[in-house]
Amino acid sequence: MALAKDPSSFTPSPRTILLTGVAGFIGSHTARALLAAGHRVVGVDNLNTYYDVRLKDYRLDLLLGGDGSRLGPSPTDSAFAGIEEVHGAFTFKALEVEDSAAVNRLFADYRFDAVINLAARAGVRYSVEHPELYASTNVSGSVNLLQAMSKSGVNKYVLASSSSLYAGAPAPFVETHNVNRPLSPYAASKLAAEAMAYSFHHLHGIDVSVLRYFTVYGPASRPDMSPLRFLKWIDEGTPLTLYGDGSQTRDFTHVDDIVAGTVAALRPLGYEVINLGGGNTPMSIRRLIALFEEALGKRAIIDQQPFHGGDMQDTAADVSKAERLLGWAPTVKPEDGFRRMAEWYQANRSWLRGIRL
Ligand SMILES: Nc1nc2c(ncn2[C@@H]2O[C@H](COP(=O)(O)OP(=O)(O)O[C@H]3O[C@H](CO)[C@@H](O)[C@H](O)[C@@H]3O)[C@@H](O)[C@H]2O)c(=O)[nH]1
Repeated sequence: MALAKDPSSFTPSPRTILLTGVAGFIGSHTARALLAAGHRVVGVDNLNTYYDVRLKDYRLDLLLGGDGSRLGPSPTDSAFAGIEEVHGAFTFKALEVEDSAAVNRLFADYRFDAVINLAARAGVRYSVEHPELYASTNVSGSVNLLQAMSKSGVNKYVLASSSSLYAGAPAPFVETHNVNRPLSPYAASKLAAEAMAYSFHHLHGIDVSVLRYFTVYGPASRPDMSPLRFLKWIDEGTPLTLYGDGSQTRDFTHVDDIVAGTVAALRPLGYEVINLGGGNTPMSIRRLIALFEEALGKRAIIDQQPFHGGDMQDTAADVSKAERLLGWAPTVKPEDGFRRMAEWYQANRSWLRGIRL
């Protein structure tokens, strides 16, 4: 296995990187960091409507040099699949990773040095009702990318996976835990994507970094996750739906830390699965609500609902492997990160009012 000698000193030389899911929460932040580091980024997204597309438009517009207010192309437009927009070293292309012909054309048009695959159907609960969507995007989409990579000799693949694979295992979660019995179609689809990547590594020598992200938060995060929902509900005086008593904990990880780990994972590793998480510093949901109440100067109206059977009580990441292989450790304390997120929310409050949760 070819490892960088000093994990903390790895800086990838400027390259052309294919980043899928670029209008997504983590993808947009990752694109910004790659561009700032001097890389050329070709970002693709299908701008699907799983959650309010206005957030994807905002993130994309910032990457294209705007102020976040311009609305992006609509996936329902007949011309959507041909759309391409360029700003400096950033190119956006409207593209479905499930469409193998479109993926192959993309690889014929560009010479990529690495692929970061962040295009995915996310969300555990939605996956219970729509498992077929998770199989097609998260599994077939990944396979399309891996096949195009092996055909065109692109050797580095970074795959976003998830702490959801550990549901049912005892915390703290270590990469060596047995995750062969995923409790949701979402987790099953990510496990399948990991396994497919392994087989392409074994058969075609593709160098793979699988990253299991733990509850990522930060500016312009997903509206189906608790932090942005809580901010909106507290701010707008809407009852805040709380499943259980709020004692459940999450090893929240700031998106800046996730981005740093994702960029660090571009180094050659062979095939490795690596946790990127807060590092065993979980915060309870109650504490998160209290932090936001303080930041916004408002009290939450709590609507307590029974604990959801599919939810995990606690998550906690063992991140020693990330430290060893990537020289990575989380740097943003949840208290600071959530305060910064509340500041972003307040600065963007007017258009966020219209966001559908
Ligand atoms: N090109 C393309 N993009 C897609 C497709 N399906 C979904 N996407 C895009 O992929 C992006 C995923 O981003 P988000 O939904 O905002 O999720 P995230 O928080 O960035 O999720 C990432 O992290 C999760 C773990 O925390 C990961 O599980 C997941 O892989 C995802 O990469 C979205 O913008 C969505 O439109 C597709 O078939 N093709």
